[in-house]
Amino acid sequence: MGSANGFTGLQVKKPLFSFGVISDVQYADIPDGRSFLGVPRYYRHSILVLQRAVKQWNLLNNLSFAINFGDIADGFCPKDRSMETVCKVVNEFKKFRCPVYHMIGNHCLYNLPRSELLPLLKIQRGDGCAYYDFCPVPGYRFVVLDGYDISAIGWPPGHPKTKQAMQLLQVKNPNTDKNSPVGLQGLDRRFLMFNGAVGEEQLQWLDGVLQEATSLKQKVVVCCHLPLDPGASTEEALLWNFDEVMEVIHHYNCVKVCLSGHDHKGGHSIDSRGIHHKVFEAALECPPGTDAFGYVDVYDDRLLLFGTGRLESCDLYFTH
Ligand SMILES: Nc1ccn([C@@H]2O[C@H](COP(=O)(O)OP(=O)(O)OC[C@H](O)CO)[C@@H](O)[C@H]2O)c(=O)n1
Repeated sequence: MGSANGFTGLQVKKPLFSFGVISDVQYADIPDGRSFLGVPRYYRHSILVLQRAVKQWNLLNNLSFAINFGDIADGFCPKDRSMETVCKVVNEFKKFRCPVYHMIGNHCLYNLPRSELLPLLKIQRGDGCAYYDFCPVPGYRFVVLDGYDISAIGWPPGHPKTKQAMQLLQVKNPNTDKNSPVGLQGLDRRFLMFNGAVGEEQLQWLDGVLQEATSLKQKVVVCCHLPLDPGASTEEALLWNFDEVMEVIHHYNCVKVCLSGHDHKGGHSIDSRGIHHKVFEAALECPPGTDAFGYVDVYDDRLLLFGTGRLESCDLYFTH
C-alpha cells in the first residue's frame, strides 16, 4: 500500500484521482522582506516555487486538477502593478495542463477588488462571492469556502458586508489598529482585520451541499484560505466564525478533511470528530532554491499528501 510517509507494503493500489496543491505564493516584484513577526519573505522567489510546482504537476501526468489556497500576490505590491502582478501569477497556473481551482485570500483582496479579481480566477457566481463546489468523481465533492465573505477588505467601503465586519471588529478588538492582536486573549486573537468570516447565506449553502453529499454518499473535502481548527493553526490565523462552520460540518459525517493556507508555517490536527485539518506551508517563505508544494492521492479511505521541500508529507486516514 502506498504511503506519503515513505512506508510501502506489498500491494500498490491506484488512487481514485490525484490533485496538486500550493498556498500563499504572495508574489511581488519587490525586494525580500519579513513578516510582522520577523519571518523572512522571498517575494520574487515565490513565483519560481510556483513554476517548479507546475512543472512537477505536468511531469506527474496523472493529476486531474490543482488547488491554489489563496494569496497569489502580496499586499506590498505597488497598487499600480497589482493587475499585471495577479495576471502574471494566474498565467503561471495556466501552464498546468489541467484545471486549477482558486480561492481568495486577504493579500488577493489588498491588490484587487472582487469585481476585478474573481473573473481572473474564473470564479463567476455573479454576486461577488467566491464559494463553490465541484465533484471530480461521483464519490467525492470539494467545497471551496469564501473566508472573506464578511470582511473589512475586498468589498467597497460602504458595502453592508464591510459594515458588518467593521462592527464585529469594533466589538471584538479594542485596538486602534484592527490588525493588531495586542491584548486579545486565546482564541479571541483571531479577530483581526486580515481575517474574515463565512456569512449566513454561505453557511446555509454549505449546509445544503453537505446534506446533498450525504444523500449521494459522497466524501467531502472542505477548502478555505483561513484555517478552521485551532489545533492546526495559530489563533491569529483562524476564520472568525470557524466554530459556526465546524458546527455545520459536524452535523454530518461526510466531511473527511479540511484543507487551508494563511498560517504560513503549516500545521495538522485531527479534531474532536475525527476530521483531519491540514494547513499548507507557504510558498512565500521558501528561501531561494527551496520549495513548498505537493500533490494528493485520493483513495476511498484516505488522502495521501506528498509534499516537496517545506510542505510536509502526511497520511490522512479517515477515522469514520
Ligand atoms: N501580529 C500582526 C500580524 C500582522 N499584522 C499586520 O497585518 C497585515 C497582514 O499581515 P500579514 O502577515 O501580511 O498577513 P498574511 O496573510 O501574509 O499572514 C497571515 C498571518 O501571518 C497569520 O497569522 C499586515 O499589515 C501586517 O503588518 C499586524 O499588525 N500584527
